[in-house]
Amino acid sequence: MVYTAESDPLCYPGTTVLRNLLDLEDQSEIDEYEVAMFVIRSEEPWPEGELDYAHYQALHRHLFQDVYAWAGEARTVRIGKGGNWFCYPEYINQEMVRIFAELASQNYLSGLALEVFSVKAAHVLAEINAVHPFREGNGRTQLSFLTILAENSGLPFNPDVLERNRVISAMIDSFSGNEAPLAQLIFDIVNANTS
Ligand SMILES: Nc1ncnc2c1ncn2[C@@H]1O[C@H](COP(=O)(O)OP(=O)(O)OP(=O)(O)O)[C@@H](O)[C@H]1O
Repeated sequence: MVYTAESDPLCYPGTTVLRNLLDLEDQSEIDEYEVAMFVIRSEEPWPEGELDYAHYQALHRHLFQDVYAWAGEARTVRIGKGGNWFCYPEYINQEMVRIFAELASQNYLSGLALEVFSVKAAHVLAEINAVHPFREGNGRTQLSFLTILAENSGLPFNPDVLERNRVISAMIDSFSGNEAPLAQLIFDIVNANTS
């Protein structure tokens, strides 16, 4: 997605195209390559981890290792989307450590009723989205991590529910403090009866 970034050293000069390992300077070419590699890496086994920030970074690194030299590393520039500005880079590490400590203190949301899991997982995703630790690839890492959380809790994951506009709209609502649509979305994903 195109970001409203202030002068960004990660882009080719005079463009909003992120520097990439193939040196593709055409946005549509890099988009195509990024999607293709994401699909391939998604289908491979993912890095093992402790469901902590290091694990989350390893997941991003795995998914985007072919595209960006900084895959898995937190961004150093301020970014936003649609007028919503995400966490200042200097606070990313402490915020992510805090979010994952909270997750650990809740036993990674395992053993909960579906409704409760959905509400709590929505809060985790909303917080991670508000931090937006990476320069690109946050949405896909969030949803990948949600599959890990669901699997860890022994819940099914129905990807057919992931309709793009619904996901974005729920994330935007969550940014403004309304996490109910995101909780409903997650409930529909993990509820095996949802077709
Ligand atoms: N205006 C907004 N305010 C808050 N969050 C937003 C806004 N617009 C989009 N988002 C969320 O930002 C995330 C996308 O971030 P990013 O572009 O870094 O990830 P991506 O994986 O490259 O893209 P995408 O998820 O769009 O495929 C998604 O979770 C999306 O719902």
